[in-house]
Amino acid sequence: MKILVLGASGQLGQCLKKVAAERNISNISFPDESKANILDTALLQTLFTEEMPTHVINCAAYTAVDKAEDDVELCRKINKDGALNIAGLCKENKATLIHVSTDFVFKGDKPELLKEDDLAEPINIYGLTKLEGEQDVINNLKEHFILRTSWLYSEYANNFVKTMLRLGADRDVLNVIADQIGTPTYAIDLAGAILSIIESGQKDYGVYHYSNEGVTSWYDFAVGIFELGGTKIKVKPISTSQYPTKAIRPKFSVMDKTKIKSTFGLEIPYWRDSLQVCIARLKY
Ligand SMILES: NC(=O)C1=CN([C@@H]2O[C@H](COP(=O)(O)OP(=O)(O)OC[C@H]3O[C@@H](n4cnc5c(N)ncnc54)[C@H](OP(=O)(O)O)[C@@H]3O)[C@@H](O)[C@H]2O)C=CC1
Ligand SMILES: Cc1cn([C@H]2C[C@H](O)[C@@H](COP(=O)(O)OP(=O)(O)O[C@H]3O[C@@H](C)C(=O)[C@@H](O)[C@H]3O)O2)c(=O)[nH]c1=O
Repeated sequence: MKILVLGASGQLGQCLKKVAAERNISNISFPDESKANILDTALLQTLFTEEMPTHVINCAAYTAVDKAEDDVELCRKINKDGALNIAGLCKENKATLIHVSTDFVFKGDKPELLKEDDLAEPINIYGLTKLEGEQDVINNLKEHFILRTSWLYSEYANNFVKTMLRLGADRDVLNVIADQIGTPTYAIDLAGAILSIIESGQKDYGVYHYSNEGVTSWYDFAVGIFELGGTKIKVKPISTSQYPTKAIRPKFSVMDKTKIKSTFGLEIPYWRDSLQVCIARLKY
């Protein structure tokens, strides 16, 4: 087994590096973008020839949700064309692809748990291009695991937890949207699940949902961040209409994780327990 991680410098890439080291997994490589630009197929082919991966984890993506609305071409290149390039190379080189996607492929207009086969109807450019990338992977490579996740955070890169702690440090009051419901995911937990899926050797290819357990709003998530972080601040619950953004976001995007748990025997931590772990690591 040889694992190649693409998008290694991003949040999930860095979490994979940490978890792989903790588990003593050494047959894994983390090339930076200069050696692994997913838009450069010649460069990627050289990398595949050098590394001869049996498994490729694609963490590379365009993730700036609001910016994507004005930057459609680049966002689509990275999230769709990049995924297609990787799927093609995996096919040629007989590698299995673990491709990471998002709850934002869903419209999220119903308060119902989202299953893998539910209709995906994205309501923003980021979600649309991620769905296009999923479809290109499915149509071009049988040996794929597509893992949709939501609200990723960790001690690495930019994310909601770090933004809240930064803003909370010099404000008395913070307004946070309370009518968008979902589930946060500690990217360290997701990295562990990805490596467990690879190590399981299971070949039940397809789409899977993975987030932490439980349900919350961005408001309650923020309150939890400040409680666990020991920050004294007033968090005010506001509605989506009181916080205008370029991109529309789903109102309800809680995913059903029955399939991934039963297929791979995974135990998934509750979101607040994982948040506590992350905040403790951020402090020390
Ligand atoms: N963050 C979140 O809340 C969520 C993320 N996801 C998905 O999870 C995955 C991982 O996300 P996350 O780690 O948080 O995202 P990050 O934005 O932290 O990481 C993405 C990485 O991809 C890199 N990248 C961009 N373009 C290319 C390219 N052409 N070639 C190689 N690398 C490139 C970025 O580099 P640079 O920074 O230099 O542009 C960045 O390092 C993505 O597929 C994302 O869609 C799903 C749900 C929630
Ligand atoms: C900073 C801030 C955000 N918000 C709201 C805006 C938004 O609805 C929500 C989260 O904002 P962010 O911009 O941090 O997160 P956002 O970019 O919407 O997060 C999404 O990223 C992509 C990549 C995904 O795939 C999704 O699963 C999801 O994690 O919080 C507030 O209400 N108050 C604030 O002070």
